[in-house]
Amino acid sequence: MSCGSGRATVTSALRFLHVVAAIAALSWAVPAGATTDIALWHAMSGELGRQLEKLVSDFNASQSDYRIVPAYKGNYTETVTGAIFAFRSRSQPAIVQVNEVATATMTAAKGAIYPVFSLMRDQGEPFSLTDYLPAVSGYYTDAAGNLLSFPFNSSTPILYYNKTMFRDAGLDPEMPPKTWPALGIAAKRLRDHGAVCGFTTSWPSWIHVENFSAFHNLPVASRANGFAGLDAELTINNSVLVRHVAQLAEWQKTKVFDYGGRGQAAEPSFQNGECGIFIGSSATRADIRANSKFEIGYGIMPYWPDVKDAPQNSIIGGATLWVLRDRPRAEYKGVARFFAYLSQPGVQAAWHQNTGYLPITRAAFELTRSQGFYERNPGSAISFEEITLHPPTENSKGIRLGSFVLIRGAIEDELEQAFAGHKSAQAALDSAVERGNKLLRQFERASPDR
Ligand SMILES: O=P(O)(O)OC[C@H](O)CO
Repeated sequence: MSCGSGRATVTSALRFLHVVAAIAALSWAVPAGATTDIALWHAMSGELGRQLEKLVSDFNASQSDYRIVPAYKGNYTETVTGAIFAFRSRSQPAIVQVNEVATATMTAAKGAIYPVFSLMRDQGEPFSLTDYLPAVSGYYTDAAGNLLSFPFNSSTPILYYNKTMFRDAGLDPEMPPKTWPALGIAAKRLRDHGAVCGFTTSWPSWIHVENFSAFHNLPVASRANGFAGLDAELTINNSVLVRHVAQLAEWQKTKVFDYGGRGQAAEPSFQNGECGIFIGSSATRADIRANSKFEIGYGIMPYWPDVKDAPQNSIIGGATLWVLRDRPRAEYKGVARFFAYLSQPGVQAAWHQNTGYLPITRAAFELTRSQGFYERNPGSAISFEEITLHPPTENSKGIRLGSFVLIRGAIEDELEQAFAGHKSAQAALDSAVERGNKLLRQFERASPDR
């Protein structure tokens, strides 16, 4: 699945939020004893979609006042774009799942969003931000430390490998490559033994630029990756990243690395045994386990060992649940109840275990450990270990850049130019910086808070 389509519409569509949200909220009357339906628009397909349906149906069965009605609306970009345009016809859902990359843009749409900290307070539902892992909650709080969206599904990239292909190529199936040089050697060996490709990855910018930078303690942008101000500028044309992209482009020539497209498009080539190594979201675990017919190995994201501070810590991805305004008042109580339900350690732990998304509360991690899940499922704690590897620095806390959906698109355009051999890595990243900075300045000029 590619997140390319609809990207260009996100920013213009968000302008409608400011306008439409100014219209006063309606408060439809709900007959006593009736069940209130609450729409949840999401982007979870495949095994993740099935797990989400189960979670929702468990909540619906746990009480009779509210019924969450999930609807799959396409990939992340299509889902948020659809919700924004639904404002035009006043048919927006109460809850929409938005991936991490659109956080700054959603945050800027102030009148259209109902911040989670206000919702939980207004509705009198229990909620404690300190229960959540700082690496998760820190990504979604405002400058005052208030939580804006509910951190439903947080992931981080990990390495997967095909133990059967490793054995066949004479590689140790219990030794995942830990560094980029080691991964290059293993992937070449796989190719020499007949693999269609050595390794591939999903989410090109998230993995090779955003997480790569955090893991090497390098900034993606000035101003603390954008957290400290809207005047941030991209810094991704540094020598470490240029060398990395140049190496990927070199490996691409012999399919030691094989570029597999944007979003999750590359996943099938690992699941069907074409590529022996895959770097992708920890939440790909559910689909890989469901669809692969080989023994799966897991490892941490590779790093360049000559870079000081590497490995630092990875950053989260995935998505959060945003609450949209102008729905009937009765729905918001149900949304708050649903979020309180999702925060329960048992519910959190089951979601983490069934999907590969991170245990977003300390209690869910401890419960999962005490249940022996990590011992029974080797590799399942890697995502947690990566994001907590070291205390986050300014470079590894996360990214808060306006129009980042579009910026990520520009970065991926340029990576594709480099992988196709049309541009040098330096020229591609210089161009990504130039294009990204233009988008940042446009966002800064359009922001009411600047
Ligand atoms: O596939 P997910 O849900 O882990 O998301 C990965 C990226 O963070 C999306 O921006």
